[in-house]
Amino acid sequence: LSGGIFTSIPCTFGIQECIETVTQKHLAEFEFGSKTFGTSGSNTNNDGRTFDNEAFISRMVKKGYAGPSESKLENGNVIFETKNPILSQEECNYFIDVAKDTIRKEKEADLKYARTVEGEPEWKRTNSDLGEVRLSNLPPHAVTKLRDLLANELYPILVNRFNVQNLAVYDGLILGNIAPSKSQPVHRDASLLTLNIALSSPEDFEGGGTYIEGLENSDGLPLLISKGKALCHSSSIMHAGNGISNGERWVLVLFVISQNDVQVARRAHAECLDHIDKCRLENAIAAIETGLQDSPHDHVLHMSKGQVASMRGNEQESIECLAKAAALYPPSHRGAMTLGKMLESKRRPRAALRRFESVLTQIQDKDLLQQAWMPLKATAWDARVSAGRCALLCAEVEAQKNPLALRERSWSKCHLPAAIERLETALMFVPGDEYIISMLDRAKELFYEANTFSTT
Ligand SMILES: O=C(O)CCC(=O)C(=O)O
Ligand SMILES: [Fe+2]
Repeated sequence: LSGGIFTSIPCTFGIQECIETVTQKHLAEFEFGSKTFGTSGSNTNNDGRTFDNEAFISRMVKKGYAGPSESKLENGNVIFETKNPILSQEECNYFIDVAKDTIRKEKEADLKYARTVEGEPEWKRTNSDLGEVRLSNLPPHAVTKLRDLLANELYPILVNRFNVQNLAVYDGLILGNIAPSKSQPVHRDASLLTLNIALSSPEDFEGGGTYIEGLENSDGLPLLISKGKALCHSSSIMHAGNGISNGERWVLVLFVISQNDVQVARRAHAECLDHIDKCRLENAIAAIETGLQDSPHDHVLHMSKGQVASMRGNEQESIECLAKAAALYPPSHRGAMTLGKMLESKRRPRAALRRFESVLTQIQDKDLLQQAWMPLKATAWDARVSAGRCALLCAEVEAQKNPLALRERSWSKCHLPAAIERLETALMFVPGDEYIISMLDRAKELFYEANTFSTT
């Protein structure tokens, strides 16, 4: 027997343990969900209605970009929008009113609770503080209405579009944004499929909509759908609710799982994050390996693997994991940006510059559109400044090597114009910023030197 077998035992054990844990969680969620919201199996819709492609607008992300659930679904990379409203105006208003009422009651209950405990109450953010209510906390009449809606309309749509069976909502939210509200971070939902029904009309607010990362043939702007219509998609497509600057925006979001799919990769990732939080790095690695067995190309797992490697001081491994994550999923710039900063801190400005440039190539100046998604603007700004700074560092090194310009400063001549342009663009967003202005001045100086004193 080789030692390798012995050393692999603890990890294998960790993987089995992790699979057992996530399977238990899945069973519990499905049981709760089917009891509360029914299943697609209990469909009462017998009117023989069929759905055809004409009933939906389809948009998509590139194949392979829709996360671990993509391979378990038909049309896993497609985002469907119903052409007709699923809910009438009255039904939308009914759900908004029920949500407002439940939020108000939850707030009152929190306050009563805070008064009954001794000393300072511990500050804890509940759903009602956030302007959202969990569907399982709605009053019985609203849950019954949701059950009927699911049985008659929503489960059949999902079964038809994604060809998956034994579905159950395990929970969801009615989410209220009152201006001004911030955008959500780009995320995956924990479910297999997500339904997002607009309860407000786009006229009720400014901004808003659902941002889908990496949407094909799009201008990069969030999707705005009219009151009562629904979006449905694989929950592992990266997305986010966009903040609003005026008015009120309410959405009904339903998280749907299937009895047939434990979703090992995404559940193992949740376990991993929990282990990282508690500094149990060995367990975090076992959870990542569990996830990667199920979904070897999941960029989110590779990002976390890089994070754990970095926490354990394995910088080279961390860089490799981040590079892999960035290559697997270019629409998210997190991997490439983190990698760029890591390379810069290791005094490798040229390698770092290539990473920042790859981000800017992806973004294609879409951040400069006025309505652009704010986090994209922020990333692009960071990438321009970082790219400018790295180019400047490289030019300084070249200038030190050739102080008297005995040889041509060809790198500076070639790359400084782009750096200057990037810094000037970044400066437009923060006029007068001294840090950027000083970098710009120096870049211009070096470019002038490179052209003036050069021997050719
Ligand atoms: O606000 C939206 O449209 C998206 C909400 C969402 O993604 C969520 O709550 O998980
Ligand atoms: Fe979401």
